[in-house]
Amino acid sequence: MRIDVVTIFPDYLAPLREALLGKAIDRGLLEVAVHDLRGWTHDVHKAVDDSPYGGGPGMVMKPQVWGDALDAVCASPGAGAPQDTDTPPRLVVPTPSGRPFTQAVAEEYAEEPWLVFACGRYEGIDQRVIDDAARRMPVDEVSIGDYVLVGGEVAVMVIVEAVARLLPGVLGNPASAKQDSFSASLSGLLEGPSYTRPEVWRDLAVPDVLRSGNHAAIERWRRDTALERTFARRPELLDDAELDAADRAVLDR
Ligand SMILES: Nc1ccccc1-c1cnco1
Repeated sequence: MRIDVVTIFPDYLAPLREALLGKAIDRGLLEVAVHDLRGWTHDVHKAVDDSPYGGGPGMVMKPQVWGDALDAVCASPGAGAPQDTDTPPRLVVPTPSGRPFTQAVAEEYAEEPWLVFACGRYEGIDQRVIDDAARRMPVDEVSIGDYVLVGGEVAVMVIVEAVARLLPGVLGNPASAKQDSFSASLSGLLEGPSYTRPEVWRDLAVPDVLRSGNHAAIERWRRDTALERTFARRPELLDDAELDAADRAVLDR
């Protein structure tokens, strides 16, 4: 997978090259290029924003600068295009007004050969940048949650980590992704509690069933605790979960 990120704070994305993702890049499983939006400014002040039409607080990012940047970065075939394909990238624009970024969206993105992320700051990017880009590539405006950040860079880090860990070969043990919260094999439920050695710590003991060696009982306990935790913390996730009679009996307890 090829990932391009356009931002006015390129150094903000430096952690993408650390740890698991850094290893994935070193192993060629992932290619990441970060571009400074100011490289496409033409004035001495390298202005990237201006006052909003209609008045109001804050600044809006200029369409000309973003237009030139995306023309260059999203050119296919072009420097960034993977395998020099003429298929355009999917443009992902983090914004508080976007559709929710979920594990299902992460799995969708993990199938894409090329993602370009546009990091908006201030009050966002002039809407015509999105509308113009949508004329030649798929564009997705996504939100990572109902809170307001200063810019899209942190959201890009979240999205890239959630997507990259799904790529074949990135996780040491691919089975671990199968048991994640929200994963299909867990019916979209939250994961239950986890434990490791010692058996007793500060007079708190590991549940006996986890040391029983009875795998059927352990699987049932994990499902039950996932159901109980989901019911307590995110009951709306139960609406879409495929529950059997045993599951419903747990919830009716
Ligand atoms: N608040 C923001 C400001 C700028 C760019 C993205 C966001 C965002 C993305 N998901 C939630 O918020």
